[in-house]
Amino acid sequence: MVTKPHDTTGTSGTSPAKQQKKLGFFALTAVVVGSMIGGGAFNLAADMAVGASAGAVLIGWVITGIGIIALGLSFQNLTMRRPDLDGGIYSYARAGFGPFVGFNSAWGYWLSAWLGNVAYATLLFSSVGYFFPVFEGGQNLASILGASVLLWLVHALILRGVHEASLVNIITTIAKLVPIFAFITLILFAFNLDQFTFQFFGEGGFNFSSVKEQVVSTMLVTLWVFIGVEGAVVLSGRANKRSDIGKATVIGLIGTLIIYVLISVMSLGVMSNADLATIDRPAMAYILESVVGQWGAVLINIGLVISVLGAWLGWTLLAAEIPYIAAKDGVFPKWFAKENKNEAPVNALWLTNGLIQLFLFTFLISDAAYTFAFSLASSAILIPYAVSAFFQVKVSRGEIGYAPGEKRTRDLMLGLVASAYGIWLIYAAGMDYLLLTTLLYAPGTLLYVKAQREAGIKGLTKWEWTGTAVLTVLAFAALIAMWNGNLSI
Ligand SMILES: NC(=[NH2+])NCCC[C@H](N)C(=O)O
Repeated sequence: MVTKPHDTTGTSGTSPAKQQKKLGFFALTAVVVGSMIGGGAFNLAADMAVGASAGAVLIGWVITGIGIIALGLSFQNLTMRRPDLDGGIYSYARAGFGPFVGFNSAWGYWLSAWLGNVAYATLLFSSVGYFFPVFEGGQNLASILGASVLLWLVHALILRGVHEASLVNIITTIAKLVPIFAFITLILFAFNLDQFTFQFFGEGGFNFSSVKEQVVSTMLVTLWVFIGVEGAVVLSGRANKRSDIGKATVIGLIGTLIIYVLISVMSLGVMSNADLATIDRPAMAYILESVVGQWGAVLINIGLVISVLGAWLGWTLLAAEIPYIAAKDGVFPKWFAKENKNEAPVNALWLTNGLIQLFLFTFLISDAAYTFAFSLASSAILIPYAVSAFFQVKVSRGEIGYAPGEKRTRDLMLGLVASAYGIWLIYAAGMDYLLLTTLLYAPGTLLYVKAQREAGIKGLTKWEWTGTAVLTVLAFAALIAMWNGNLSI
């Protein structure tokens, strides 16, 4: 995960001294891959096996592959066609669909960023628990304490002005890729085709509705491991040759996809679906341990710890950055734009980390804290992703960014495929997670009203009222469902 240092002028990286080092093709591809792989890869095999057989896992990857590549290329196209919109993902939403959608896009992206760190916390401590058994499982009281200490350490670091993670990024990219490649290579030798094809479409053989359900169950998982794709694309702008930008993005995306497919598919060739679904976390460590012995688990767990620490720092920087930049743009209330003397976005950071702290306590009441937190992070990002895809469609049909007569078919297709993927994901996320996320989206509207007031705009438009009303009703429905025990975490 890599972030660009925030800049107080609101324009991005203008002075040459501030410009980051230009990268060659290989380094660029590594950066693209590295910014998507964080922690999800390490438990991917188990998370997919919980609800899906080998055949469904493969179908899930085909859908995800097509969707994510279309989305990634859409982001890339938008960066190139609309360099004027440099506030990141929410500025697309705002330019395309107005301030309310823009606000919710920023809000959802921010929600996802910090919810993802809640997932990281439990994943991290399940690995630490391999070495120090007090943390075993990663979601007991000791893990909450450990994660809290880490949380506020990172907080202090950022308040003191740490905002560049480039050295950290190089170290963590190596630390995560080495064990992952080792894993893939080593289990290749243990791969058993009969094991893999056994009950390929589940117990009852092929049955459309069961396979569809299985595929649906993998969608929040495969989305989770690809979160970061928007940042990866931005980074490919650091290419020293222009022609490398597109190439590195495509190769980076396909490379990441192949890595993920191999992790999940190969695992199903060394262990039964049922065993994988119930294996301890992080699955990759225990799968490798079953193949090569204890050192396998040691290697993977060390890799995970380094990788997740780096990703945690990167995503904390980003999570605080989003409301900060949005506030500078007048989309969030001004409160979020406050900086301390080290130019750290102090208010945004306190709120973000405060919420993470609060959510760490869900470890105690949820029996699948990791699944819960990453599914919520995936659901929360659906709005910003889907809206960006819609914007790609809009841009490819509009005036700005294209020379007269320039062909747009490719861009339009990308936008349509990415939009279809976005809509499919909203369906696949399922009612439970969508209701839970409205619970988090609804309070945001109060901040929207405040930001509008500060900008001198009183009252909401008809559409804004409708949006607010829908969110509020759904949030209440979620509360009632929780109260009745129909919705649990
Ligand atoms: N803290 C976050 N919001 N992380 C989101 C990124 C998840 C990343 N794709 C991973 O697999 O780990």
